[in-house]
Amino acid sequence: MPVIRTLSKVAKQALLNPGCGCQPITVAVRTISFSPRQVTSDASFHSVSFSETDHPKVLITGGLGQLGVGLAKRLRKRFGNNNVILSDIRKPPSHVFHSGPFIYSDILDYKNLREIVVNNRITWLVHYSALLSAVGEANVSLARDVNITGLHNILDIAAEHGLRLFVPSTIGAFGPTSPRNPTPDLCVQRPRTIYGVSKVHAELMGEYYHHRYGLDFRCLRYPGIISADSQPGGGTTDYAVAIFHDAVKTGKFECNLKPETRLPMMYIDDCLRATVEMMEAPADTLSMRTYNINAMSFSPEELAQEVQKQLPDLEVTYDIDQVRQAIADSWPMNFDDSNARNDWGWKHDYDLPELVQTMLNYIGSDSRISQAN
Ligand SMILES: NC(=O)C1=CN([C@@H]2O[C@H](COP(=O)(O)OP(=O)(O)OC[C@H]3O[C@@H](n4cnc5c(N)ncnc54)[C@H](O)[C@@H]3O)[C@@H](O)[C@H]2O)C=CC1
Ligand SMILES: CC(=O)[C@H](N)C(=O)O
Repeated sequence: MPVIRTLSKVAKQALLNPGCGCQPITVAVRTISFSPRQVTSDASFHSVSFSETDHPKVLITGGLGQLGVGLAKRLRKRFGNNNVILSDIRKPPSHVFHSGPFIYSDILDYKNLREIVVNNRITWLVHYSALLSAVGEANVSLARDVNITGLHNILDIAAEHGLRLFVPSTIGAFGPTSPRNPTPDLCVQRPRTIYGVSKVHAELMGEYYHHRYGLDFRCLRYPGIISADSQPGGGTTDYAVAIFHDAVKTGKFECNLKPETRLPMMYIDDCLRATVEMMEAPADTLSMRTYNINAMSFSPEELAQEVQKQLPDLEVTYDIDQVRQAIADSWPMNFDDSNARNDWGWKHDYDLPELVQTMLNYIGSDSRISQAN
C-alpha cells in the first residue's frame, strides 16, 4: 500500500496548500503515475513523455472547425507533416484529407480516443471539439455532452498517457457580474450560457488535474476569432467574419448585434501563433495555467466604418438576434492579457486596420479567382 499512502499524503498537502506553488506535489504525483480512471497497474508503462521524442506527436480533436485546419498547417510546418493528426466526426474536404494525416475520432468514445493516442504515440493533445455559444444555447444537452463529458474523457486520457494538453477557453467564460472593461484573468466568473459554464468547468478541471495529477494542462482564453478561409461554427462573434464575405460578394451586410456592442477580437494568425507559443513555453515561465490573450476590441459600427474605408459603398443594416445580443451584453468588452504578455511574451501582430486589409485582400482575391474559373 505504499502508493496509496504516498498519494494520500500528497493529496493532504495539496489541500492544505491553497497557493499555486504546487511544483513539488506535481512531481511526486507524476512519479507514481496515478491515473484518474484507476488504470494504475501499467500507467507508467504506456505513458510517453515529451522528452522521449525530438518532435511532439500531436492530435487535434474537432479539427475541421474554424481553427483546427490552420493550426494543423502551422504545427506540420514546425514538426513535420506526419507528426500532426487532425481528427473530427465530420468528413474532411478533399484538400484537408490530402494535406496530412486525418482520423475519425468522437471525443465521447473513450476507448476510441485511447486507441488513437496509444497507436500513434501521441504526446500533445489540442482539444478543439466544442459547441460554441449560440449553437450551444440551441442544443443544451448536446453541448453538455460534448463540452463537459467529452472534456472528462480528454482529461483522463491526457493524464493517463502523460500528454501535454491544450484546451482553449473563451471570453465567454465570463458573465454579467465579471468586470467587463477590462476583464482580468482572475475575477468573478458566472457565465449565463452552457458554453461559458462548460469552459469555466474546463479551466477548473484542467487546473485541478495539473495540481492533483501533474497533468501539463495549458489553456488560453481566446477572443472572437476572425478568419478568411474557414467559417465560424455558430458563435456570438460570427458577424465579424460574415461582414467581410458579404461586403465583397453583395456590398450589403445585415448585422445581428447592435451597432455599439463592443467585444474583444483577434485575427486567426495571432490566435494560432499564441497557441503554439503557449504550448512551447517552458513550464517555469507559466505562473498560471489559464491566460487571457487579446489583440483588439471593436463594435460592429467601428468594424463597418473600417471596412467602408476600403469599400465605401458597403451598406450595413441591423436586425438584432436577441439570443446573441444577450450573450454579447454579458461578455467582456476589453480583455486584460498583461499576464500572458509578462510571463511568456505574448504580443499580437494584427490591430483593426491590418485585420480589415488582410481579410479583404484574401476574400477579394479568392472571389476574383472563383469568378475567373
Ligand atoms: N472560433 C472562435 O472564435 C473561438 C473558439 N474558441 C474555442 O476554440 C475551439 C475551436 O473552435 P472552432 O474551431 O471555432 O469551433 P468549431 O465549432 O468551428 O469546430 C468545432 C468542431 O468540433 C467538432 N465536434 C463536435 N462534436 C464532436 C465530437 N463529439 N467529437 C469530436 N469532434 C466534435 C465539430 O465537428 C467541429 O468541427 C473550441 O473549443 C472553441 O470553444 C474559443 C474562443 C473563440
Ligand atoms: C468567442 C467565442 O468563444 C466564440 N466565437 C463564440 O462566439 O461563441
